[in-house]
Amino acid sequence: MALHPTVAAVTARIIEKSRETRADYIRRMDAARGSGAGRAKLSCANWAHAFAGQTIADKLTAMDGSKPNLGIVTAYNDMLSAHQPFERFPDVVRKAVREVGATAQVAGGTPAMCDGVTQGRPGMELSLFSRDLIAMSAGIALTHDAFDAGLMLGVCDKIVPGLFMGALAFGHLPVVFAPAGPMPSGIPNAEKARVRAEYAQNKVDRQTLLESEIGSYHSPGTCTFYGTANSNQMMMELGGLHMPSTAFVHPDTGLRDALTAAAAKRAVELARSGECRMADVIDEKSIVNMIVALLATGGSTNHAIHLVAMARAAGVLIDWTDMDELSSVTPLLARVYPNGSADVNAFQAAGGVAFIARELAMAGNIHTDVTTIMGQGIQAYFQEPSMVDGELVWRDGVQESLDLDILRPASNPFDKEGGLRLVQGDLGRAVIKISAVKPENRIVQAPAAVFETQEDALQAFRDGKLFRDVVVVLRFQGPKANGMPELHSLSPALSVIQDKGFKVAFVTDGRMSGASGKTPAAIHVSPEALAGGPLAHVQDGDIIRLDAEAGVLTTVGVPDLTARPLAARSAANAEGSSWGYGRELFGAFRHVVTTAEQGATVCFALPTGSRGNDDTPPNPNFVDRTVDA
Ligand SMILES: O=C(O)[C@H](O)[C@@H](O)[C@H](O)[C@H](O)COP(=O)(O)O
Ligand code: SF4
Repeated sequence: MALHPTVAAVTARIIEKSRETRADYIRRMDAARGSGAGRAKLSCANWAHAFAGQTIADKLTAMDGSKPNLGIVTAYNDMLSAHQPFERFPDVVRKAVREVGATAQVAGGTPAMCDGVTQGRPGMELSLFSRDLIAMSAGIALTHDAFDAGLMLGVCDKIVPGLFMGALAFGHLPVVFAPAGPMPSGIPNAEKARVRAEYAQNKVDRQTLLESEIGSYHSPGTCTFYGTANSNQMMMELGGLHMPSTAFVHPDTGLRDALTAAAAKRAVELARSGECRMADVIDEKSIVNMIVALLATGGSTNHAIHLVAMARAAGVLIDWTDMDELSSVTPLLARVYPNGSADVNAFQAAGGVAFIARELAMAGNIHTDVTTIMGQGIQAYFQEPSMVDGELVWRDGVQESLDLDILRPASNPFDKEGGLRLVQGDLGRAVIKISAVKPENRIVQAPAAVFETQEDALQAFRDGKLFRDVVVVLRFQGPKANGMPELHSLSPALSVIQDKGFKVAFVTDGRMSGASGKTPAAIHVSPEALAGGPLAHVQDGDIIRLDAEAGVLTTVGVPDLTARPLAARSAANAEGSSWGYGRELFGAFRHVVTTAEQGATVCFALPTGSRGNDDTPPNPNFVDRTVDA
């Protein structure tokens, strides 16, 4: 099937607007590769330090100088169920590469925040910034420059985007991503959400809620809803950085270990052959394929931010208009919670990644002429792994969905359009995920109830003040204000208001979780309120219209919104967002960070090569006490 003309046109536009930044990136990667293998540049002292901690056998292998050394960057910790399995991955990798005459070292570790642990807590204000810190940490690991390839161990929300960004700074190397896989299914996600909604109305006690939560999140592996973590997996697959269909294989299984070993050996093969670098795998076409994979599966809204920063790391410039136009022609092929009732285990059983890859390729929705770690073309990702007599074997994935309630062919999608939309108007530009919102709930026009904190909004809910048609506006939640936290703790309250039959929508310059769902939410509103964005002019009672079908986010009957004075953030909120829970460590991030639509990043906040004399005047409304302290 020929490539869809809109996919071709959007790709061409991205190539054109990225021409300078992409050429600059490739020039730098060519220079890095041209300067020779990292280890060849190490002095004897550097080299001795690099390998002093290795076994004698590995030291002897490494001394040969021609045998590849694999740098593992790991985001292991015990806080994320999804990352706990990584504790033992380095041993699996070392054993695998020794079998092919190579060596592997843990080049370094990165932070990893579990958004489920910090959801609704002050620590969530460090979550988005942790992505760039992870990128920097991956850079610190790989800058030891003793490696011929990279192997990145990460799964969750900001971690894969950060590892992706950090690895691209070493895009002259081959890089492979290796996931840990989802935990086995627990109680249905819809049951979890039901108990939460009942708890929000004081209908069940805390013990009941706790038992429900533990029934949902119960063992090592990624949470099984289709949130940001599992959206990451889908994108690493169709971005060509995974072994095919490795994303949703459970941890602690023979197949998982075999795939981890295969990923490590593939990285060594690529180091030996010079067949492709990460800079060759990640280009405009693969970024478009990642966007389409996200849209076709109802993936996380967080990637409307992360993908911009991830693409920028490869010199590729994208924005929400590109995503919106791709969404308008991307068929919705999967219904996985919060976009349906199934979880990722059921998704994979119904045909999973290989089915999605094949359907999108055959329908012309993705580029097939791409470079992946498996070679030229996307067809390798139509295959699935299995173990036969203890050996890893590959076979074609299913050609028909095994459950049409979960997975559909492109010829009969759940929706002719993808899950994400751009909405805009006099309130700015924002993103909304409609795949989890019933059509009858996608247009809301109602009076605004304006808040600065989740706590104030939840208190108004508990006081019964929101049981009416209402647009809940939560502002001063943008990246410069407080790090742009996820505000998913409001989801149960919003769903209760909707379930009572009221028209309800949520509008914020903050974020929601990839697991957020059924109430319409226009999020990431740019420019943010603290930067003087329109949300700072909104007053209680203003009529706001959110029309996800028409792509509209606007006030109604407010003659000149910006003529009003800018509402200032309360001193308590400003103070609270600057100190405590480590927030005082991130004042510079809040000061420099770009807008949500620019990827909310500090990594590319200044022009490449600038001398750091950022001449962008600080925001007149922005008073960060940590900077002055
Ligand atoms: O973007 C995401 O996917 C979320 O950040 C997710 O990683 C987070 O942990 C959710 O908050 C978990 O969902 P619950 O909070 O509903 O358990
Ligand atoms: S999916 Fe979210 S809650 Fe689950 S382990 Fe990852 S970050 Fe934590």
